[in-house]
Amino acid sequence: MDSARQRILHLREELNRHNHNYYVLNAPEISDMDFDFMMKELEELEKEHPEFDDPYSPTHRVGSDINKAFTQIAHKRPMLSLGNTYSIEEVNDFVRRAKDGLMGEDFKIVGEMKYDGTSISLTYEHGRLVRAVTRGDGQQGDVVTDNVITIKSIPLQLQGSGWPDEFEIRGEILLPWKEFDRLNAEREFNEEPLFANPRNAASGTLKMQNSAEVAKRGLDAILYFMLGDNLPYDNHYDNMKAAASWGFKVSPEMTLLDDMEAVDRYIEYWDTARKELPVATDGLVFKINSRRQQLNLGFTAKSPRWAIAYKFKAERALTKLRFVSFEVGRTGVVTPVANLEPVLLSGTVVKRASLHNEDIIRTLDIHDHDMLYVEKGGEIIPKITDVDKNSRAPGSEPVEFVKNCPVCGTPLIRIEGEAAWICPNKSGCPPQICGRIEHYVGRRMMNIDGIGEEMVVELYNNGWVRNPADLYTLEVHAEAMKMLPGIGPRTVNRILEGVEASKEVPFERVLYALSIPYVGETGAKKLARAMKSIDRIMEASVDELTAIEDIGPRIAESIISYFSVQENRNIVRRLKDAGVNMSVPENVDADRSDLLAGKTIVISGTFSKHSRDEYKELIENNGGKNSGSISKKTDYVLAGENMGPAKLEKAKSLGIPVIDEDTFLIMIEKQS
Ligand SMILES: NC(=O)c1ccc[n+]([C@@H]2O[C@H](COP(=O)([O-])OP(=O)(O)OC[C@H]3O[C@@H](n4cnc5c(N)ncnc54)[C@H](O)[C@@H]3O)[C@@H](O)[C@H]2O)c1
Ligand SMILES: [Zn+2]
Repeated sequence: MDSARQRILHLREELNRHNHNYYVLNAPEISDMDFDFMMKELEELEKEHPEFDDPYSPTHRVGSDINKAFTQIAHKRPMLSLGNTYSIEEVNDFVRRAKDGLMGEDFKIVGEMKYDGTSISLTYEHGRLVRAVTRGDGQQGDVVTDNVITIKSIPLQLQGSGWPDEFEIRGEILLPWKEFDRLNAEREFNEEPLFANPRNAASGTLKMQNSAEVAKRGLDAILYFMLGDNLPYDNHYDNMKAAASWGFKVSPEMTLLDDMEAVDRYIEYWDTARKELPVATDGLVFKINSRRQQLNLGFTAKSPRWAIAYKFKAERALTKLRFVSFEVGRTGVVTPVANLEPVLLSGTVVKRASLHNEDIIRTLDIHDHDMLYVEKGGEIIPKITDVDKNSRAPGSEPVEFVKNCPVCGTPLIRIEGEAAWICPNKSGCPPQICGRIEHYVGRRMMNIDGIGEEMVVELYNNGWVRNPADLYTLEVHAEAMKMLPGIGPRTVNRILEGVEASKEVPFERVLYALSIPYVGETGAKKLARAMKSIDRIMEASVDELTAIEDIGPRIAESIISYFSVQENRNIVRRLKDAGVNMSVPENVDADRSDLLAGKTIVISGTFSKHSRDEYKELIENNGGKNSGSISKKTDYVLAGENMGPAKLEKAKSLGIPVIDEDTFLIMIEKQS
């Protein structure tokens, strides 16, 4: 009994975390199918144990994408999710249930694509777009009108005739494959993290603060549902056709289906045909056509009873394992990677797939040269899911995990309770050293431009940089660096300038940049704010460290063990001598004020004195509120260069003062 409760609590916690990763961070960790199966398990458990039910359970709520940087507005009618299934049999059950629910009345079903983007609600008044709102938590969403206006396929003014004076139309904002590939190629070049799939890219883009940037991304929109009191027709299909005649893009694959057989044929056809579509789809949606019948069937807390999504299973391919390579990361963890005979999967050639750790090799029971199943769901990262044991060569040996570091030869160790094997040679193992330098210079850490993976190896091989502190004496090698093939004086100057500028990076990011095992971005922030300086952290005891929010014994011990190494203490001392921030400025609390209390400020454009994130922090530290879009509630627009003309126009029309960064900085200056 108790274990059921524990399982329920565990599933809720996990599902909430994955919802946040998916909707807010746009960076899912698990496949949609794994997520959906966890959700199903929770639903079943809650059904079996009604005593543990909770209205806040993720089974009763739509995953929320609300972002505090935007203004929220309540939906006139809630925006729900769709019930989903991976089985044709369950789609047939849905048809049967609808028949029962409608007391045997005749009905038609509309089949359409389930586009894999992010949902949007558009409100039109007198033929003009007045508002675009995301699904949010289903009850209220983020107002993203300024960004949506940049999407060319969304009509700002309707054509034709017959539109109601006021109505809402809902649809999916998408990033077509072509634009997605272009965007990711660009991000790869800039060493920015890649988007996992077009859905994450589309929702990330829709939530950007700069509409001019949004305009460049090439978003598209396909509309799939109309709501309002005076719609032209009493059925969904004809309403969508009418919407098309007013200038909306509606699903060209939308089809009226008469019976279960027609539904099955539709599924069978689109299961393969969808791969030719220019946009990502993750399934099909079936809706009861008549609006009156839709009303009769009604809703659950989370989804309509008159519609169902049939989701496609991840694509799978069978290919031969050539060999397993072992790669050493920054923290010394050795990751096995399956090197495969190239195979085509969801439009890309797959040659490698991570096997993550030894346990996975054991569980799947992979032998040398086995035939492996590779899968790609909504993610671009391929995954090995199974072995075809029938085609295994007789006498083939199980894949052996290496015993020694494949690079430096040190015997590997396995930390108790963890799946990973680690090379303990922290200070002498080249990929670990290079990995730490790469991490140190990264965008979210010290943000030193011009040093990518290859440059780090170059600097290491030449003996110029062996740890982060060496970066601050790189100047003496400037002339030699300029002689390196393919590196010009401009790159060298850019690197040196980046190193200099990194001395301004706040302490919490420096702490994260040091690569202390288990100290991530958030941990570093909490540590920095609580302890204020590296000196205090270096001398702190386990008790002092674990007293800090979010710092558990594992992190605390890792910190202590890191600073027990003399070499690490030396690096810290040299960084400090070079002028890198090793403490929080004394006056940090003095930076807080109520000067902007009650004020809502919209930031737009690019700035020269601080980054956008810093301005956001300044606003919050002074008691103000950030918002993403301009409305009557906005008090000021903090405008940098390249502010979008649409925003400027809007601010003017509402009479909201537009201030530049100098004025803003004066506003938050304290009278002494
Ligand atoms: N991998 C993860 O970590 C993770 C986390 C959270 C959610 N998810 C995935 O997201 C799903 C839940 O997301 P959801 O609530 O948006 O549900 P959903 O994506 O399964 O279905 C509802 C959505 O489908 C979209 N849609 C596309 N075409 C449509 C059409 N023709 N008609 C109607 N709607 C259409 C709409 O945006 C609607 O909001 C889960 O089932 C899961 O697969 C994954
Ligand atoms: Zn090693």
